[in-house]
Amino acid sequence: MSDTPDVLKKIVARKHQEVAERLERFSIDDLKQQIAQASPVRGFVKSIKKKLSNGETAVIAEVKKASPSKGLLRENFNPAEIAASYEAGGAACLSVLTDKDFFQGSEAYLKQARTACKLPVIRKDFIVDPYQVYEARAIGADCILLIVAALDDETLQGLYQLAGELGLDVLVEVHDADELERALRLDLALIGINNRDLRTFDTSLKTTVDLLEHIPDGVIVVSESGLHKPEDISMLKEHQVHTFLIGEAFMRCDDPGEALKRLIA
Ligand SMILES: O=C(O)c1ccccc1NCC(=O)[C@H](O)[C@H](O)COP(=O)(O)O
Repeated sequence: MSDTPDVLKKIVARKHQEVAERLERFSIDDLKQQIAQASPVRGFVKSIKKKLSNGETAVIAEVKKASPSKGLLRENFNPAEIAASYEAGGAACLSVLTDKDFFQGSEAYLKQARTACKLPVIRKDFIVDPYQVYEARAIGADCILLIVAALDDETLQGLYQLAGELGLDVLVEVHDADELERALRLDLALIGINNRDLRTFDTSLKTTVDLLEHIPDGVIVVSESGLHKPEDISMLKEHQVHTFLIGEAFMRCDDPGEALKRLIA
């Protein structure tokens, strides 16, 4: 963790504070009671596999109002409308930012987006504590993100296991070979390769290409960040990557679902 980018350190520190604040208002037992009433999970990995087995591109379409690297991405931000548009555009799954301080996200946005469609949803946040995993399941998420750079091995393993016990799928995210080696100690279904360098915020699709040779068959690779043009998608498809997590390119368009259709046509 000594090599963790500053922005990630800042976000992780805030997340620990957030958990402490939330625990004062709402206990894990309270969350467990909510989980008992929650609707069944929709199967995040299952939805991706269905697209892939039909020979289609699997897009995890992101609902993101703003980001640290780009600031405000979308003025007219209606998560329910965006979710319905993505479903109509052929998305496999949704990704909804729930972090407030850095991405202007919200748990309410996840609920609104999920209610407006039938797609499974990943809670896109910075999960560092079991409390947030219970919370994810309680607000209706079907999957969580675990960022290897933000976690030590023991915490990563514990959060991964807890997610499984709660029926959640997990997208484990890496950016380099060391993180990938740590991630592969888990029995993964999905691995996300983040093309964004969090030190510089630059994106390079070469990040995905360079790590591919180390990934065992059977693990679905999700290329994340910096995907904007049909040529980006076709280049990665030539390397047998067919699953993509895309936010900004869609958020900047009036009709995000149409933008999705055009990108993967
Ligand atoms: O997007 C950022 O600025 C950012 C900064 C710090 C940590 C994470 C960040 N992004 C999260 C993501 O993973 C992206 O939202 C996602 O991969 C979609 O990327 P894009 O298509 O480039 O919006």
